[in-house]
Amino acid sequence: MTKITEETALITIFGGTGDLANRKLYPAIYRLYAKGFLKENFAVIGTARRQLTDALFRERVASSIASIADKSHIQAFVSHFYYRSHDVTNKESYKVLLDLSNELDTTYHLKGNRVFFLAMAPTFFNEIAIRLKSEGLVATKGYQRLMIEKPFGHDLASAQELNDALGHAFNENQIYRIDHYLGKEMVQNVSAIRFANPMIEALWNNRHISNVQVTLAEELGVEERGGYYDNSGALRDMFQNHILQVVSLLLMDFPLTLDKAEIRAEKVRLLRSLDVPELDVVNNLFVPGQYDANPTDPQTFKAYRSEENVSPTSTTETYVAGKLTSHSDRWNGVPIYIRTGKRLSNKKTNIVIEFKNDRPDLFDDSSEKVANTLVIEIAPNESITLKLNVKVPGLGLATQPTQLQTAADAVDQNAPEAYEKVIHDCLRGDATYFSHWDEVALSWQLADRIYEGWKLSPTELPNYDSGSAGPIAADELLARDGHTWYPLS
Ligand SMILES: NC(=O)C1=CN([C@@H]2O[C@H](COP(=O)(O)OP(=O)(O)OC[C@H]3O[C@@H](n4cnc5c(N)ncnc54)[C@H](OP(=O)(O)O)[C@@H]3O)[C@@H](O)[C@H]2O)C=CC1
Ligand SMILES: O=C1O[C@H](COP(=O)(O)O)[C@@H](O)[C@H](O)[C@H]1O
Repeated sequence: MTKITEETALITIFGGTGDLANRKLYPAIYRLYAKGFLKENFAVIGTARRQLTDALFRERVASSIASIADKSHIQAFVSHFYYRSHDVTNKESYKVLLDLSNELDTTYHLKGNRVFFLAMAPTFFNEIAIRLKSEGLVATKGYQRLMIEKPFGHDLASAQELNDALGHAFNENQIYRIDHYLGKEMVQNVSAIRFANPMIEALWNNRHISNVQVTLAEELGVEERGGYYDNSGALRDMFQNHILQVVSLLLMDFPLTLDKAEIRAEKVRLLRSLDVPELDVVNNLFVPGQYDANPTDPQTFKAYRSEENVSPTSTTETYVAGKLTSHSDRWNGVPIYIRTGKRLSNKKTNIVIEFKNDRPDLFDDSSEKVANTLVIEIAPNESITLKLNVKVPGLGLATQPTQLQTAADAVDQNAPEAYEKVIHDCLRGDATYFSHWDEVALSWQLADRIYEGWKLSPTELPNYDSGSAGPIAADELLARDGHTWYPLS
């Protein structure tokens, strides 16, 4: 059980009228309030360009939490919310925010603790950070922390530029780069599965593991985000951040403690150990894909190039599969396969660890055997499965596969739990489950190299049908090593 400690802070949300704020942030703040992590000593300022009074803003917040809130708490909760119309590109309006922040600091006894949440398009991040400093919003006696959404840059150069701009106002310890995968229950469970189970940790190396697979498959297409996605693609949208974060947590060395500095150091060491491929082998190791219309239902499942706000000649990848390798002592020789894509046959987010079998087979010829496999399912269900072989009951010495599985709890895709966790962690100053700059930079270095390699010899797209398991080339990638993907369904 988490000990309930009351947090004291002013939370300023830039983009306070936007989709993220309404769907995720206000419900997450409400849950922290309902659980007692926020009580009297907190206030929230929402800010965006449109004109709203405090009263109207409070009504919007109340409606965003209506389905989860205890009705008798709503008015008391929303009374902590304030709104100021503010164009982030206008220097003058930061003065209005400064005055209100100082006033609320006194009214609610906030000790000068400030969290700034940038829930806006990334093009504004640099300017906001610079103005927060120049207009005095970060000059308080308490703590000042910045929560920032993805994408963190478009490539290494733009990420570096953004990081430098943020550095004008915040040091690395004050920047909380959100990767919502790190807030997922089963991703956080990876550390417990490994480090609380010596039996598993003893096998966690190239002597015993044959291959590792990380799958972030989506059934959905780009929905109404075609404009953003067509400038991004699967490598930037999912690989550079979520996949590499999961891989680094999964394969890092045993940390001295679970302290954020130790975990970060081990994650960075793991990312550094990943081989950055030579340009001429990128295409052998990383497969781009783009979905085409589903041949049996092309109206419902149209081609990516026919999606709204997507160029009809787009070469943006909606899928990527790849083989990562590490030159660390622990992982040298173990292929780490990753894949992510949109419009695949079904939603499946999992980690699969297949163990080696180099022992002679002592059992009857009629035996059926399965490779010992550990499957950590993150979505659509949360579960852990271990595949084993056991004796067929009765006479003879034949084996058959079986599995040990924890209860498979369905994940509520709309639950704001991940944001509740990340906001709570930020309020208590725990940056363990956020991305550190060194991790971001190393991840971009790898992603940039893959793009460069793809550009040199482009793959013909589209190359998989909407609703399928992805491009054939992704299956061939594993077949060359004598492996197969763990089934998506
Ligand atoms: N929505 C989601 O589920 C997720 C979003 N994200 C990220 O979160 C961020 C926000 O996304 P989302 O909420 O969907 O975006 P929206 O477009 O819904 O919201 C953008 C917000 O920014 C405000 N805004 C725009 N221009 C200005 C300006 N010049 N000055 C002040 N305010 C401005 C808008 O209000 P107004 O028009 O009134 O100014 C609005 O409140 C993005 O970085 C996105 O990538 C990440 C993961 C999930
Ligand atoms: O960050 C993103 O993640 C979602 C998938 O997240 P999940 O929690 O539903 O697995 C993806 O759809 C989106 O394109 C990407 O920006």
